[in-house]
Formats: sequence, C-alpha cells, structure tokens
Amino acid sequence: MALKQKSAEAPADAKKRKIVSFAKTDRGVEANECIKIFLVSSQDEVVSKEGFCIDPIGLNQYFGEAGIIYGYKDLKINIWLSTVSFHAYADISYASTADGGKGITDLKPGLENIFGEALLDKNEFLQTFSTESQCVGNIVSAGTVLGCYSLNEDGDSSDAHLSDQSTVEHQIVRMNLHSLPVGLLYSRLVPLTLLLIDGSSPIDVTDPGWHVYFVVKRVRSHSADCDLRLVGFSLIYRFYHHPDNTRLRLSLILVLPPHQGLGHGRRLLESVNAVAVSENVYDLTMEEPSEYLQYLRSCLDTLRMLDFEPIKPAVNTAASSLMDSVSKKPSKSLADPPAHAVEIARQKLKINKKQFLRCWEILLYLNLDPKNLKSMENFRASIAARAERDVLNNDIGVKGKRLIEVPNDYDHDMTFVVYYPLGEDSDEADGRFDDENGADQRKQLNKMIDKRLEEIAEIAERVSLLRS
Ligand SMILES: CC(=O)SCCNC(=O)CCNC(=O)[C@H](O)C(C)(C)COP(=O)(O)OP(=O)(O)OC[C@H]1O[C@@H](n2cnc3c(N)ncnc32)[C@H](O)[C@@H]1OP(=O)(O)O
Repeated sequence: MALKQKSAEAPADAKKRKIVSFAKTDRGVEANECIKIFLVSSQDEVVSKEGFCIDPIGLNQYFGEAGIIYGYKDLKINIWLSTVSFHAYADISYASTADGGKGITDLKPGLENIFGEALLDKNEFLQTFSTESQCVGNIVSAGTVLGCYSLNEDGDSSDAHLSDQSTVEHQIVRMNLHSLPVGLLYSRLVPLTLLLIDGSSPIDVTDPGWHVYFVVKRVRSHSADCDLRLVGFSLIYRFYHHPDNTRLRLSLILVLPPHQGLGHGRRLLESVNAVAVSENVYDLTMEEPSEYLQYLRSCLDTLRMLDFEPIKPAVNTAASSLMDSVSKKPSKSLADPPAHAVEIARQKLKINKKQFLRCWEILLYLNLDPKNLKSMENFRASIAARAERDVLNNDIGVKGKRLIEVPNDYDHDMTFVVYYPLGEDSDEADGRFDDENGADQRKQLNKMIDKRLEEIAEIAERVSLLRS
C-alpha cells in the first residue's frame, strides 16, 4: 500500500518540478514590451530606422494568453506603418527560438488581428511609397471641402525642408463612407484606431449614415505636384430624430500623433459643429469621449456659450443668486439653468442637454469671484446637489418611487431612472449616507465632486486665457 502510494506520488512530483523548470526557462515576453510601432512617410525613414514612435494602447490583447509571447530569445518586433498609404510591415528579429514548454507563439495571427490585409512583406511595403503616393489625394479630392486653414507648425518637422515657394494649407473634407474608395481608405485606418483609441471597434462602412471628415495637409510647390497627406479624421453618424429631423453623433476622432496638440482636433470639432448648425440638425452628441476630448469639447462649447447672447441674462441671474444666497444649503434651483436656456442652446448651437449642463457650470464659475468664499461654497453645494441627483438611483429601499429624466449623450428625451427619494431638500436627505455603505458612497461622491470642481476650474482657466 505504502509502495503504491509512493509510486502514485512520484510522477505528480516530477510533473510539478517540470512545470517549475519550464516557468524558469521561458517566462515569455509581453507583446507591449517587445513591439515598437513607427509612423513613416518615406522609404528613407524605414531604411534609416527613423520614424515617429507611437504609444499604442494594449497590444497585449492581440497576442496569446494575456499577451505573453513564448519561445523566442531577444524578440524584437519593429512595425513600420506608412502615413502615405497606411500599409504596414513588421520587422521581426530574435536570437533563437526554443519550445520551453509553452510552445513557440505564432506571431502572424496577432499581427493580422491588428493590421489585417494592410500587413505586407518588406519589398511590397517599400514599393507602396511610390505606387500609392497619391492614394489619399486621389480619394479625398472627390470630397466636399468644409474649410481651409494654415498653421505655424513649430512641432511639425515635415515642414522644415520646404522651399520658400512652397505653400502649406490644411483642409477639412467631408465624404460619405459608403462610397467604395472611401470605405477602403477607412479600412486601412482601422489599425490606427485600434492602436490609439481605447475601446474602439470597426464600424459597418456600408451603412449610408456614416460620414468621415478628413483633415489633410496640402503642400504645393512650383517644382513638384501637389502633395497631400492625412493628418486626422473623424467619423460622424447621422440618425433619425422624430418626427422630421436628424441628429449627428461624433463616434470617433483621431489626429495622427505627430500632428496632435497643434489645433487640428479643435478645427475638426469646429467643422462638425458648423455642419450641425448649418444643416439645422436636432443636436450633436459624442460617443464616450475620452477625458481629453471631453476637455477640448467643453473648452469649445463654453466659448460658444459665452458669446451666445440669448443665455447671458440667465447666467447672470444664476451667478448672482449664488453670490447673494445666505442659505446653508442652496436649493438646487439656484444654479440650475432655466429650461428655455437649455432649449435655445440646443436649437441654435446644437449643444445637447448633458453637455449644456457641464458648460453651464463652467459659465457660472467664470462669473463668480473666487475670493468671495460664500459664493464658492454655494457653488460647490450646487455642484454637489447635481452630482447627488445623478447618482440618486442608488437610493433604492426608501418609500416613494419616482421617475427622473437622466440626460445622456445619445438621447436625453429617452433615458429615465426609477428612484426612491429621501426628500432632497429636507434634513431627511442627510440620513441617506449614514450606514457603512452610505459612508462609502459619500466618500466616492465627495471625490467625484472634487474632481468635477477641478475640471471646471481647469477649463475656466483655459477659456479665460483663450479670450484674453
Ligand atoms: C469619441 C472618441 O473618439 S474618444 C477618443 C478621442 N481620440 C483619441 O483619444 C485619440 C488620440 N488623441 C487625438 O487624436 C487628439 O489628441 C484629439 C483628437 C483628442 C485632440 O486633437 P488635437 O489636435 O491633439 O487637439 P488640438 O491641438 O486641436 O486642441 C488642443 C488644444 O486646443 C486648445 N483650444 C481649445 N479651444 C481653442 C480655441 N478656440 N482656440 C485656440 N485653442 C483652443 C485646448 O485648450 C488645447 O490646448 P491645451 O491642452 O494646452 O489646453
């Protein structure tokens, strides 16, 4: 019996040891660590191994289990992504391969998951710089030019070699995505969106509701033909609004990393706003904007609202009531915009309700004197009241069911939350955070309020600077 046990245990121990020794010899390498991606605009940049190194989001998700690549010693994957034709080439190097117990990861499926058919072998890739040099220009020239601007691009080294006779102009061009060449160009841009936008996923290019707005850089010189390069793009979806209108939703915006922070994204957003106004759509919304995009959007919309005469009296009234109020707990109506202000901003500026409320808070802040502690205290209380109302659906378990409208970026007319109030403006309401769970919620709510106040102050400061 003892012997039997011993013999039964021996192979198991051996197996354990084996696993340990594999783990030591091949711990693998994370895709994030061994892959570098460079944007290149010429053959020379590939040959001299130059190019703009981008910082992709989550390469690990495309490779093996948890992004670990096994079986390679000193693996390096340099990917060259052409900003002329948006084809890619992967230069893979390693000292040796060996199966250390986890096999040798096949790199092809991971790379194809990102780059699809845009992934070429080296020779084909190098050739695209001449064979496809006009690919963006040929397609975009059929679009509708919405606006032109020139920039002093201090950070853009591609302008450095231009002769005195060359002119650089940027254009914003709108195109229907379901036209075949545009759809093909967009499909080559998908890898960039996967690499640079968190949570992005491809869309159905055959749906006629999609438009793409391209930002292109046009370089004209006497010696050569006009050279046209893609700088950024945005996807806009148009959908029906009952009974006889449409709405626009910005689903994606990307400025290529070498051109970010130079004003292209802002101009792209301004163009989309201008289209929404000129075509008199119901409103313009955004699909899950990143924090920076939301910041940029709020800067722009606050500037627009600051110049918008019809809401000025309402802003002044709300701001003075915050300054004058001596109440310990200002009622929510003190800082809330009147319904007509929300409505007129939607009609004329195409700003939807949720975005209006964000900018409204910034407008109020801009009207307050930071040295007047009472008004700042009242302002914080009004932000807190709104934040509390936004999370009120947590108050389940209390008598008196209510239905409230919760504005969202898609359709504020359609979203409702059932909640059970404690009496918002009564002392009873303070009891809602009393138990342990409630204390935790209060802590989170306070954090949320502090963050919101910081954002308001940051945008207000930026907006004041831009107007000075
Ligand atoms: C729905 C979605 O797509 S979510 C994902 C969003 N996209 C991404 O995250 C992809 C990666 N990021 C990007 O592509 C870009 O950074 C974008 C699209 C978010 C922004 O585009 P950029 O070209 O970088 O921004 P741009 O330079 O135009 O604007 C930024 C500056 O303009 C300033 N600005 C705003 N309004 C104005 C104005 N009226 N006049 C002058 N400057 C202004 C902003 O304050 C900001 O400067 P700051 O950061 O120093 O305060």
